[in-house]
Amino acid sequence: MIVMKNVYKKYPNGVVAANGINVEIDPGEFVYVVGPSGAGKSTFIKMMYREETSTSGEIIINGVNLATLRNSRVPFLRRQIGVVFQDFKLLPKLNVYENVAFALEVIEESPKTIRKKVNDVLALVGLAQKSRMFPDELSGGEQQRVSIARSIVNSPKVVIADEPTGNLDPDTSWEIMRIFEQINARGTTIVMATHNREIVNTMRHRVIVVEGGLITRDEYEGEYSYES
Ligand SMILES: Nc1ncnc2c1ncn2[C@@H]1O[C@H](COP(=O)(O)OP(=O)(O)OP(=O)(O)O)[C@@H](O)[C@H]1O
Repeated sequence: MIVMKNVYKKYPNGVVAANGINVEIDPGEFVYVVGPSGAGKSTFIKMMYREETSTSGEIIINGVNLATLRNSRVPFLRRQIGVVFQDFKLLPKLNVYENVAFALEVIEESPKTIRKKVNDVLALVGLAQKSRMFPDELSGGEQQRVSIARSIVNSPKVVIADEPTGNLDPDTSWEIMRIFEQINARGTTIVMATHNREIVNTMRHRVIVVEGGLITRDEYEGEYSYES
């Protein structure tokens, strides 16, 4: 469960990117976050994984209040939340297997558990055959699959994605979306900021529209549209 109550965010330069956001997202939901450029979509989702802190208001993720969460506890929060970025953010010197295993090695899982979990998620994203390849040997779509595998290897309850298809061609974008649908079908909550109108209007889910730091519309099976 994700809860935001009266969330306000002012950046040090004076820009107000969240101006009183109230929202509840239930376990297992699939939510698109749409809106014009600069509307505050990235800020909205960055606050969910504490990449940015709110200036005021309450953000509660799976019972943890991010406002009072000490910095030293942030790594524990990140284990419960998978994050997928537009630009993949893979470690270039590690191969596919190692990029995914890294998330488990830092929490000192046993080598046997790591092998099993990494091989399972690589199979899920269709990369079992490419586990020894390096990021620069992969297509953009394959790199995004690695980053999705990495985001779910800890079995998080929530996966947050910031424009995950932003750097991909249309066919590859659909493939990536099908993987997100599969992950959601297993019960994982997905919160995804996107500019992809066709995807939002075809793979129907809840649509939250952010404009000027506010939620201006929130509809189940919603359409991609906003005022400005
Ligand atoms: N680190 C920052 N410091 C200062 N201002 C910022 C920072 N990050 C974002 N902003 C500002 O906050 C507002 C919202 O930005 P945000 O990135 O959340 O928008 P967005 O809806 O994700 O945009 P886009 O669709 O272009 O990615 C913008 O005016 C932006 O310039």
